[in-house]
Amino acid sequence: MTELHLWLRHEVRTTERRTPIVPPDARRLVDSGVTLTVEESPQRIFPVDAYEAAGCRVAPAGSWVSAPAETVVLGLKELPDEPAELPHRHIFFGHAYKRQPQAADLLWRFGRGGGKLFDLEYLVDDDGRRLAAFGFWAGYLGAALAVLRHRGRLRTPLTPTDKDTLDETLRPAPGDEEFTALVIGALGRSGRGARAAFHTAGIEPTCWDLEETRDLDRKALLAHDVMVNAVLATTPVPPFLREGDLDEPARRLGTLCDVTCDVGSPLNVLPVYDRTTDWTDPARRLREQPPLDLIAIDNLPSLLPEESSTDFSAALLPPLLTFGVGGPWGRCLDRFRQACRELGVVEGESCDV
Ligand SMILES: NC(=O)c1ccc[n+]([C@@H]2O[C@H](COP(=O)([O-])OP(=O)(O)OC[C@H]3O[C@@H](n4cnc5c(N)ncnc54)[C@H](O)[C@@H]3O)[C@@H](O)[C@H]2O)c1
Repeated sequence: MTELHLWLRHEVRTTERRTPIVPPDARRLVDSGVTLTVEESPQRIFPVDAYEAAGCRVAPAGSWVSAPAETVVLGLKELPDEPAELPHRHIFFGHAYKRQPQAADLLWRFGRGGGKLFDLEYLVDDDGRRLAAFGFWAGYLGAALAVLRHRGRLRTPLTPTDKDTLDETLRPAPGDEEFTALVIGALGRSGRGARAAFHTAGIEPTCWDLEETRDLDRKALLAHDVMVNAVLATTPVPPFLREGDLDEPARRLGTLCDVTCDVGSPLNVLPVYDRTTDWTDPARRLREQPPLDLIAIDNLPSLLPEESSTDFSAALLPPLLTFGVGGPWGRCLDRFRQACRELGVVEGESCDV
């Protein structure tokens, strides 16, 4: 039995319908002795009643700020801008270890409050493999949106759906022109998802991973009609595309989907745009002649909230059941401390695990 008190928070982003823990897995946590408080959340794909029926406590949206000090706050995406000091332990995707624009602000909030970030992106097994990730569904949606845009069938604003409905729209229709597609990072989770979506759409993409980009052939890249970037960059590499490449007269590339969305980071392999796109305006025109559209949405899996949450929750449950010192959580904490040191963030009162 564990004395862990987890607090599943409401996501502030109104389009975020995913959850890291689905009700059946919430029940398994409760049955294992975890106290699980779940905030009310109007947009979460599973109603709060389903959590209550699984034995969870219910609390108002945003009430984690006054949760008991020993509580571990669980979420997915960004915290609200307030409070300025974060005294709790938090589990979520902080996007703060690659010198992203908001990184220092977030880490200083932890530094001032004495709290800790267990960043889900860095929750890895002994071999460094991610334990819980949304990559497959990010890639699936990235490729799906790129196909729909390329075929002139992308309906906006985007709204969450389910896989069967999405697949209906993806299948080729009579009169659809054939086109070529490239997936970079094809061997990873997102890459596999992208390939699966292309397959549903009747397209067999060219697949590149580390081997094929070592000596990058930009001409070959630009000769594809559609490209999906799904790499996980960990060290800087030469950009796959630079501004000047977009003006290459022989460019066929007309739809570019950046699943990676490292915009603003020194690790960005596509420094040809300066801000992400969103569900209201998913595609932005980068060039007119010939047209080149960019899709760079950083919460793609939320468009299939039930499927992506269910897979993620199944993967997160085992490590949550052993939350504590050492193992994957210890590595997460080490990575947090390293990031704080790199940015000169001084830890305040500590709240040690
Ligand atoms: N847009 C979204 O909503 C969303 C959601 C989830 C994940 N992501 C992002 O998608 C990216 C991929 O995530 P993942 O889970 O698929 O990672 P992953 O580790 O499973 O796969 C990444 C792949 O990229 C390859 N790669 C790395 N550097 C490369 C290079 N220079 N050239 C070619 N291939 C290279 C790796 O070999 C690997 O096969 C990450 O940056 C992640 O943050 C975005």
